[in-house]
Amino acid sequence: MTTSFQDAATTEELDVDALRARYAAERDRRIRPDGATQYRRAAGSFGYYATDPYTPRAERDPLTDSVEVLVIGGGFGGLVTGARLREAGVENLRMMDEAGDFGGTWYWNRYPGIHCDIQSYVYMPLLEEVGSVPEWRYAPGEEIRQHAVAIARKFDLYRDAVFHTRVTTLVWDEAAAQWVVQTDRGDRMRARFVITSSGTLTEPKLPGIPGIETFRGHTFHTSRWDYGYTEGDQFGGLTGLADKRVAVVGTGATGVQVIPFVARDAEHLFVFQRTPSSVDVRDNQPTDPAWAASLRPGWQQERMDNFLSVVSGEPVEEDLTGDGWTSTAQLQRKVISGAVDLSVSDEERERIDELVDLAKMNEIRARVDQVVTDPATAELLKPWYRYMCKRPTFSDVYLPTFNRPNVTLVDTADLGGITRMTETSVVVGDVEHEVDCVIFATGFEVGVSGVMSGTMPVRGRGGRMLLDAWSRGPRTLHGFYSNGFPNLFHLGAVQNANSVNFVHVLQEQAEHIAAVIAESRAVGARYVEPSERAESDWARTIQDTAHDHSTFQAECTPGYYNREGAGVGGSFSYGPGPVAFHRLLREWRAHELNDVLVTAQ
Ligand SMILES: NC(=O)C1=CN([C@@H]2O[C@H](COP(=O)(O)OP(=O)(O)OC[C@H]3O[C@@H](n4cnc5c(N)ncnc54)[C@H](OP(=O)(O)O)[C@@H]3O)[C@@H](O)[C@H]2O)C=CC1
Repeated sequence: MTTSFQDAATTEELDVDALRARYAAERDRRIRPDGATQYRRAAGSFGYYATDPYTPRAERDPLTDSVEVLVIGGGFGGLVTGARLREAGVENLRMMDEAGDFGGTWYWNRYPGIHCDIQSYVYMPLLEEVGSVPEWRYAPGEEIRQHAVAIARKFDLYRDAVFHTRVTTLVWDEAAAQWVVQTDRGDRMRARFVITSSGTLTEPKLPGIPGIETFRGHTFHTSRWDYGYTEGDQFGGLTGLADKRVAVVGTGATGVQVIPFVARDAEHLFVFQRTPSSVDVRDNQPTDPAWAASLRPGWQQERMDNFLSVVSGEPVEEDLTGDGWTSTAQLQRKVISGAVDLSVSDEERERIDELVDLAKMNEIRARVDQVVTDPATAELLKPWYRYMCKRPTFSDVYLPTFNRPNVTLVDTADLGGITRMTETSVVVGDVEHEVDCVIFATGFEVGVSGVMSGTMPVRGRGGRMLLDAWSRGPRTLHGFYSNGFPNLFHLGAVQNANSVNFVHVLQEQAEHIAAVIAESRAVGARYVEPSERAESDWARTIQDTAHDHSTFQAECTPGYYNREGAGVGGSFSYGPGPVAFHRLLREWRAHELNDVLVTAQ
């Protein structure tokens, strides 16, 4: 059987049936009857896991003023929106976030080893505007967080910003044509335009392990790293762990980054794994100063567009990124346009995709054997599912960590995870592992902004609740705004087109929203609001074009991508993909923008 990625898609040597059977068996043994309800929120008596360890909460008086624009969310989506609004001349602008500063996910996630997994030249937005080139091909988290701060400074977004503040309700005041905004700090302020960019993976999630509350050692979640306990920083030096037996629970994209750093400094590390990640080559490199000096204006947009095109399967002359993300996508495209006629049926295309996928995963599994010396441990570290069932990971230090004498891999797959916790230990089956510290790398509550989850109730025209209006699914134009909810804009992944480089998608959304608001101000419109007809037409477009991923997802091992094995409902994405979606938005701005501007009552 071949393990070569390059020739696998045209070979007959892959044992497809055996691999399919193995994937199904690995999925089945991980399905839990309690599905997504197996987790518990970091709230109530577990609220400690969500507390901000980085910035003290400053007291302030409640706000009762009015602003022209309120941006909820200080991550990259909110920051780029703020930047573009400033460029459009908006002065009376307030940024608001639950965190203690700008940065969004990069504010919260500061664990040792944190890096972006998309090349920083295409991931970090507004590099040319801020005048910087990242120091590394895959930037460390602190550099990215500092870049967020630099964007805020450059565009004067700290002016009037409020942090550690969560919006509790948004109510439309028709007479004043304003939103009344209430928060958990007692604010009752007003805003003409409200833009929500509050993220989809922010609230830490804990496994509902029996006895978790009885553990008396130290414990925290990776997104609230306790450097007071571990010492050191994102680059290591965790001297506080030198005499500690540490448990890390979870081996997803976070676990893969953090585990090598804990292993380096802990007396002993137990890694509790339920499903292994796919771990491909990282090959991180410092940025070549000669290359950086050679960059010409427009270089970042060109690279971002190129990356997005490659990973979306659009034709390009050259792959400017050339990493794990683009090579996989490139191979699929090359195979389709080279070995097989472009007009292949969907069925044939799926067959080719599967062969490429099986070969890629063979390569990933072969890498485990090449690196990990103990054969039993290597076997446990091999992922048996299709490449995009879980977020692919990239690391050159993760797999060698399991060759260290102070690291023990504890497999929990057949037991559905950790069995229980006691005052002093983590128990798997009958085996008790005594530990001083448990670090949860167990991810986040998924996929919902406060608007969608109802934690930020929105009451529009006539007192109508947004979630009532959306009771049979979201109703928007292009994912941004809804009839009956004037001057309210959403950034995110609903009814538009997504990509692995989500920040690029957010940037396009931010630019679109800023352009619409700028035009609304220019013509003196009273509202921005799509018609019901426009909403229905867009819903139909989504329905007609969306790809159905439900079979693919149903065959995946459980995880948050497939709601822990329950599969996914209908896709909410624009089928032709992000490149086509962004083109559509540009054309709409050129010809139809006026349709959402309401000038008279
Ligand atoms: N840009 C970047 O570089 C990074 C991006 N991210 C983003 O954040 C997302 C979330 O990643 P991450 O924080 O790793 O969270 P995930 O949800 O991907 O992973 C959670 C981990 O915890 C494990 N787990 C959950 N419950 C138990 C239990 N009871 N016993 C044992 N193990 C358990 C899961 O196992 P199982 O798989 O079996 O459920 C999984 O390995 C990623 O998908 C990615 O989008 C994260 C890190 C870096």
